[in-house]
This record gives sequence, structure tokens and C-alpha cells, in this order.
Amino acid sequence: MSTDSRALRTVSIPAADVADRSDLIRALETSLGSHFSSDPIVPTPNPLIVVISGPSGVGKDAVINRLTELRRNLHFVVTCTSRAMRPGETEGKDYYFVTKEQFLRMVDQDELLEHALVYGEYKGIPKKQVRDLMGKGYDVVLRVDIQGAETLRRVLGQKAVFMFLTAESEAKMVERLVDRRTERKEELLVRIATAREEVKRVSSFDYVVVNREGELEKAVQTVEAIIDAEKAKVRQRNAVL
Ligand SMILES: Nc1ncnc2c1ncn2[C@@H]1O[C@H](COP(=O)(O)OP(=O)(O)OP(=O)(O)O)[C@@H](O)[C@H]1O
Repeated sequence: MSTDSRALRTVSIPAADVADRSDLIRALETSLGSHFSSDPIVPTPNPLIVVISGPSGVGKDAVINRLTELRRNLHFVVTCTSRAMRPGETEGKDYYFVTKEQFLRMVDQDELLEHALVYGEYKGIPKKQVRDLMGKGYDVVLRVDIQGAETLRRVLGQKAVFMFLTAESEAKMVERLVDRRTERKEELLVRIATAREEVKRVSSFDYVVVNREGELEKAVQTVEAIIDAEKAKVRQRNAVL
């Protein structure tokens, strides 16, 4: 006789096909020697850091805006930048706009998770915001260029999930950038030349998501599916900053 079967109490269990449901459950509990717990079988998944990167104009902002509308538990970490505000941008929503001096002070005081000089302007992610949001149990999404993603990979390793967003072709990416009408011709040249190099760096990411023309919703669904799969992982990423 096995230890388990010896531990079973000798109570009469009513026939499963005819018994009253709660009588049956109570008899099973008595027989097994303990109440059936309503506690979760697995712990709540850890808050996740999602890094979304990709060349200029692939639709990072568009994807993240839609994603945070759909997922209430996911919060966007607002980057600090020394660049000027573009028409339609909002302080504290798109970026925190600071002076170069303010930015360099933040660097000195080690307040940034990563920072870089991009197209002549500083950009960086405030650590405090990430910590505060994760402390409240929220997942966070960080938006960085490829250079920033590589720095974050060095800082965070496997503690975050890294997604490379791309358009379906170089031509589509350029069209999106041109249609946006926010860059001067010199900036367009630099961004497109940089993008050509950046697409070669996809292998250092965990996932690649194609944001096809007119199919933003599909790209967002793919990102959501990745997040859901990450949340269901047995061995969770454990980001402690
Ligand atoms: N799937 C899509 N189909 C068509 N247009 C799109 C799609 N996704 C984004 N766009 C448009 O492409 C343009 C560039 O997108 P967005 O500004 O989100 O790119 P980005 O990757 O954030 O660029 P940057 O890094 O330069 O800020 C925007 O005008 C946006 O509305």
C-alpha cells in the first residue's frame, strides 16, 4: 500500500454521477484530509519590461500608443529628451522636454537607465519612472532606438523582452518617414542611411514584428501575443533595477 493511499481517510464518498455537488466536494476534501484551496496555483507573473525598438519611421510610436490603449496594465515610460517639441507632441506624454544642462545633470546623478546622443540631441530613460511603475505591479514599455536597445541589453540582459519593429520594406519605411513631414531633407538622409545599417542588428533582439502598411492593428496584436506568452513563461524574467 502506498503512503498516499494509507493517508486517505475512510469516509464514504457519494457516487459522483448522482451526488449533490457540494456534498461530493466536501467528502473528497475529508477523504484527502484538507480543504481545496482557492489560492492561485501559480504566483502572479512578474511585471515585465518590454523594449520596443526599430529604425526611424517604422511605427514605434503608433504601435505603442495603440498598445497602451488596449492594455491597461501596461504603461509607457516617457523618455527625457533635449530636442525641441514637434507639432502635436505633449510634454510628459510623448517626452519630457529638458534643456541640455538639465539632461547632463540627470546623467551625473545616475538617474537614467540608458542615455545617448541621437542626431545631435540627448535622449534617456528615467530609472525612477520604471521602478515606480513596476513597484505598482505594472508592465512597462520602453521606446528606444537601436543604439538604446543595445545599451539596455547590456544593462538588463535577459531581464527584459526586446522587440525589433520593422516595416515590410525599406521603400515603405521611407514613405512613412517622408509622409510624416517632421524631418528636414538632411535629417531624412541621415535617418534612412542609419536605418539601412540598423536592420542588420535584428539578431540581438528576442522578437521581430513586421508593421505592414495599413496593418497597424495586426502588428499590435502580435506584440500583445508576445507579451501574453512572456507572462505565461514558467521561468519568468525578473527585472529588478
Ligand atoms: N502600419 C502602418 N501603416 C501605415 N502607416 C503607419 C503604420 N504604422 C505607423 N504609420 C505611420 O508612419 C509614420 C511613422 O510612424 P511613427 O512616428 O510611429 O514611427 P517611429 O518608429 O516612432 O519613428 P521615430 O523613431 O522617427 O520617432 C506615422 O505617420 C504613423 O502614423
